[in-house]
Amino acid sequence: MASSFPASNTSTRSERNTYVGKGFVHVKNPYLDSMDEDVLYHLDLGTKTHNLPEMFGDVKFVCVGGSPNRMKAFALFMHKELRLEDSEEDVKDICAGTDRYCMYKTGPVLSISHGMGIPSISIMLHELIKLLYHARCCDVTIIRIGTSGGVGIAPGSVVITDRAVDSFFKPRFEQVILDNVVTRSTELDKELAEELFNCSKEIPDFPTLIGHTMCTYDFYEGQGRLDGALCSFSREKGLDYLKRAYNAGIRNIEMESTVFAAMCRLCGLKAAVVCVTLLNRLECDQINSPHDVLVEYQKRPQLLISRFIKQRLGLRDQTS
Ligand SMILES: O=P(O)(O)O[C@H]1O[C@H](CO)[C@@H](O)[C@H]1O
Ligand SMILES: O=c1cc[nH]c(=O)[nH]1
Repeated sequence: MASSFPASNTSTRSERNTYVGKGFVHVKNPYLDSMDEDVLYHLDLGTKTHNLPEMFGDVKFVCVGGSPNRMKAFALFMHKELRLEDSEEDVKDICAGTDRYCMYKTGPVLSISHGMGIPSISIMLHELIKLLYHARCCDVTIIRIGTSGGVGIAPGSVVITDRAVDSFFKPRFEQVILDNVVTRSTELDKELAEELFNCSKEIPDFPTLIGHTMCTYDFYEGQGRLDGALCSFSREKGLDYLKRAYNAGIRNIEMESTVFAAMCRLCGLKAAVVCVTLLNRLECDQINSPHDVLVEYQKRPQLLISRFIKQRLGLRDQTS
């Protein structure tokens, strides 16, 4: 870890409790306040080694996505869009000491990668939420900008999730804790989803819709694909499942939204999920569009979120 700070940024129990319920990010762990030091191991940050309030106290928007390159590209894009005074070279990976995740800060915007799947994003979110808590951040909006498989919609469409559902089409996240299964709500912020949708209408030729997002534990069999190393069902069964998903209001499939929604909700973060679709799963399983097409698709959620952030910050748009 980097240089050492005195323990002055370790706030007292009573101080911390005043944050709850006032737009401050909160944690739900009675043990955390009694810890002398909190090492955010996978982020290579900690309460004794870093002055978290100074480094992150002004964060208002957190954007997360699976790929480190995408999240770096988003940070550089935001740097340009926010017309920040420091140079592009100053946009450095704050988590460079670990290769688990990457993190960039541009003004009030934090951009972080989370890898693929529920376990990976869950570890990142535990440490990110504690970071925001230790940094005494308030009124933070968090958005996952990802890719997904579309269900019955044209590739390249952007889906704003109104409800994150599991493989049984239920709006729940089942967390195994010790040897119990604890079911958590996956409700997302409705007003935020509407605000994002309204924002999308201002971007020309920008196909966007609000719909349910199914979150699975696997990319292949778990998403009804016939092209994995294993496939234990017929083409008809797979297609029937995807059609039933469509009829249940599901418009895209990805691998993190349920735990993302559940954890953010419990910790007082207003959260949204915005994913572009790379293919229509009612038509195919393989992602075989040309590279440049896929790169352009991946930029769509970034464009929408940059618009949204600038609108929230009262900045005029420069991109169209
Ligand atoms: O593009 P990202 O954000 O990684 O999201 C989607 O892409 C990955 C699978 O290719 C899964 O993580 C899925 O959720
Ligand atoms: O089909 C897809 C595409 C991207 N991500 C997924 O999880 N599924």
